[in-house]
Amino acid sequence: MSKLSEQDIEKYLLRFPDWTYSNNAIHVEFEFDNFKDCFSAMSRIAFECEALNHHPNWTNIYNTLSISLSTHDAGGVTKKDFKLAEAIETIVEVQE
Ligand SMILES: C[C@H](O)[C@H](O)[C@H]1CNC2=NC(N)=NC(=O)C2=N1
Repeated sequence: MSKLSEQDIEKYLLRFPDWTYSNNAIHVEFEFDNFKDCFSAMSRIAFECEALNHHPNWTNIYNTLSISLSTHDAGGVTKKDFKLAEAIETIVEVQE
């Protein structure tokens, strides 16, 4: 899958207001009520990643989850990243 142009990325990002683009990846940070809710979301996201065979770089500190998505093989952002971003948004929206 080929890397999207910055122009295409900006266009996609209009549908993802919480996400930003920098350093060849898209990024988001979520804050939950507590660690349990955060880790529960991470578990749900993990199943989706396996289903899509696409995986995030992420960091969890207590109730915050920071996620960066890029396609390593392409060296940048592809449609796969936006597909996973969409799944993540659905999971987090349902849970919040
Ligand atoms: C073999 C397998 O398809 C690859 O290693 C996949 C797995 N998950 C991946 N995840 C991400 N984010 N980028 C990749 O290039 C990637 N490649």
